[in-house]
Amino acid sequence: MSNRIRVAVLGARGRMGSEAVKAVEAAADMELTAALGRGDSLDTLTSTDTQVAIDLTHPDSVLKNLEFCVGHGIHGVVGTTGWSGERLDRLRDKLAASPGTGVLIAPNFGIGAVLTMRFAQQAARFFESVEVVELHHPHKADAPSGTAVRTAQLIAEARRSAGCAPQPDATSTALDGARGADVDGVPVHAVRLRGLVAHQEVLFGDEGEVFTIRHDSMNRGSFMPGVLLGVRRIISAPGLTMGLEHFLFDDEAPAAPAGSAGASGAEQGS
Ligand SMILES: NC(=O)C1=CN([C@@H]2O[C@H](COP(=O)(O)OP(=O)(O)OC[C@H]3O[C@@H](n4cnc5c(N)ncnc54)[C@H](OP(=O)(O)O)[C@@H]3O)[C@@H](O)[C@H]2O)C=CC1
Ligand SMILES: O=C(O)C1=N[C@H](C(=O)O)C[C@H](O)C1
Repeated sequence: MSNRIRVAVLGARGRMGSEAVKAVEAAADMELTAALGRGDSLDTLTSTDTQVAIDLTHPDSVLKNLEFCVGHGIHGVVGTTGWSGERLDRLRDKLAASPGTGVLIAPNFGIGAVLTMRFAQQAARFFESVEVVELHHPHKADAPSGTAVRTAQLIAEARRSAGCAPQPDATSTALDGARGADVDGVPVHAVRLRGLVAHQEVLFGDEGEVFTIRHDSMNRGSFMPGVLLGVRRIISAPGLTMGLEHFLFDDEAPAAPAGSAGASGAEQGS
């Protein structure tokens, strides 16, 4: 009996899913059990005894996929973005009924992107102004990107904790969209351009200086080490984990308080 992790990919024929199929097939400690596309039956996951499903589909598909997985005790490693609070709550409810099952939702599996979010969080309280610009290929369904939304949320949380004043902005008249999306008081701008893959800049400003953090994903293979890390860790991480950093920075990840299972298992990250 092989002790390899039995892994399926949902969205297997997509830009990310096809990369994930290759990565799982190349991993010595994993066995690809299923490569499913739109319309394929999720029952294949149970008939192949899948342990972990990687979801790289679409905002309109991911919750139904996960409700099936969690309902059958199949762990999820989710890259699909476009999440809302209401949909996260539905996922938490499903996890409540399956206490041994883990789901990781990572808006970005790129190590550099995770570090960008961490560095932005650390820098946030030192600057009067901050805005986020994300830049992607023109096939992307959601805007702003999940990474940019999470980056802005982490920045806003850090600024709140530090007691920072609202950002200066004298705008009194603007065309719709001119100041970007407002994510907890942080403007987020989305560029869609042929020739791009996935890129983000965080711009901090104060008197006499601008501090910019930039990350560029040049191809989708760059996300795969993070995807495989998620697969290897999720089996021993019950409940909902938000963000790959909880598996990357073990020394800093909040311990799962005993018996603090939220719905089902401790939830890490907001
Ligand atoms: N976390 C991360 O690091 C990253 C996350 N992403 C996210 O991953 C998602 C996919 O991105 P990308 O690969 O570019 O998108 P693509 O459109 O290239 O791929 C999505 C694939 O999923 C398929 N699909 C849709 N619904 C289902 C379903 N219910 N079951 C199975 N397959 C389904 C689509 O089929 P069809 O072609 O028929 O529509 C398509 O083949 C997006 O949400 C994106 O934001 C992307 C890059 C990195
Ligand atoms: O759609 C993409 O391509 C990407 N989506 C993710 C997001 O929405 O943050 C991650 C990365 O930016 C690529």
